[in-house]
Formats: sequence, C-alpha cells, structure tokens
Amino acid sequence: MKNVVLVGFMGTGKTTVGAALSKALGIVQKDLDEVIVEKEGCSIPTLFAERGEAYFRDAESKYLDELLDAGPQILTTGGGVVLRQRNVSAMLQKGTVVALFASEEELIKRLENDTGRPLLAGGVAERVRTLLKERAGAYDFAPIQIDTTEKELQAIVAEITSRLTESGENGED
Ligand SMILES: Nc1ncnc2c1ncn2[C@@H]1O[C@H](COP(=O)(O)OP(=O)(O)O)[C@@H](O)[C@H]1O
Ligand SMILES: O=C(O)C1=C[C@@H](OP(=O)(O)O)[C@@H](O)[C@H](O)C1
Ligand SMILES: [Mg+2]
Repeated sequence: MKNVVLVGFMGTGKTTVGAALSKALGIVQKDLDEVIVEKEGCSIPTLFAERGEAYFRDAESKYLDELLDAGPQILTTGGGVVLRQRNVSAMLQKGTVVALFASEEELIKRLENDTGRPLLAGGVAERVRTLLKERAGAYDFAPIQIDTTEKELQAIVAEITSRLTESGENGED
C-alpha cells in the first residue's frame, strides 16, 4: 500500500474527494493546506498577506516531505504544489498520484464565492482563467487522471478506486 496523492487545480475537489476516498478505503486523509494552517498557526490568506507566497511555498514543500514519509495515507495537496519540480518528483516517488480536473466553467461556479484562496482575490473568474493558462499541463504528469465535471462525489470515488486497483500499485503488499 502506497500513499495516494491527489493533485489538481484549485476547485477540482481534492480536499472533498480525499475525505470521501478516506472513508471508502479506510485510510487516513491528510490535507496539506490544513496541516500548514495548523503548524503555522494562521490561515492561508493571512500567511500569504503577512509572510508572502515564497514563505508559503517553502512551508508547503517542507510539510509535503513530512507527510509523504508518514504514510501510507491519502494526501490531498494544494493546487500550486506542482510549481516545484522537486515536489513533483517526491510525490511520484512516494505515492500513486491522481490528478483531478474540471472544466473552466465548472471551476468558476465552484469557486465564485470563495474567500479562502488568496490567488483568486480580486475577481475569481478572471483569476481562474489566467491561472489555468499559466498552469496548463502542470498536472499531466499524474499516471491517473480523473475528470470531475458534473460528477457526483461517490461516482468520482468509485472511479478513483477502480483506477487504483487497475494500476496494481495500491493492492495489498
Ligand atoms: N464533484 C463536485 N461537484 C460539485 N461541487 C464540488 C465537487 N467537488 C468539490 N466541489 C465543491 O467545490 C468546492 C472546492 O472543493 P475543494 O474540495 O475545496 O477543492 P480543492 O481542494 O481541489 O481546491 C467546494 O465548495 C466543494 O464542495
Ligand atoms: O493553487 C494554488 O496555488 C493554491 C491552492 C490552494 O489549495 P486548493 O487547491 O486546495 O484550493 C492553497 O494551497 C493556496 O491557496 C494556493
Ligand atoms: Mg483543497
């Protein structure tokens, strides 16, 4: 049994799907953003505002390494974890990486009232469009890719568990 690591753009449902997958598989879920908030003692918007994005990215890499070594567990990451190649290499080495996707329209619908993601401040729709272009291809390294657009949570969980079984990487060992 390896770690199962969920990656994907903001709003693809990593945190939500990870919690449901955790129940379905009976494996603990850790959410990298939640661990950062707990360890740093402040919210993500406050961390970005007071310490800056570079500080957040350093914390993200540090706790990613710790969590990957603490498994096997379900690790749900933040959308920007793929911005550092060393994070991508660590996730591929120490887990089975599953990338979630959703259409631009669906992402905007899911995120339009969000206030907890500093990179979307100042206009969610425009920021989502810009960042989707900047990050085009950034999640394609994952061996398992799941489109969540207009799908119910349980259908997504079923698709992931079946793909994990097919991959043979997360069977009993
Ligand atoms: N399959 C889905 N269909 C509709 N809404 C969803 C789905 N998955 C997640 N959401 C909603 O989208 C928002 C973002 O989900 P979240 O799990 O926080 O995404 P991420 O961790 O990838 O940023 C939440 O309001 C969540 O309830
Ligand atoms: O894409 C990003 O750079 C970010 C995604 C967020 O996590 P979610 O993908 O869970 O929203 C969070 O880590 C932070 O706001 C930065
Ligand atoms: Mg999340």
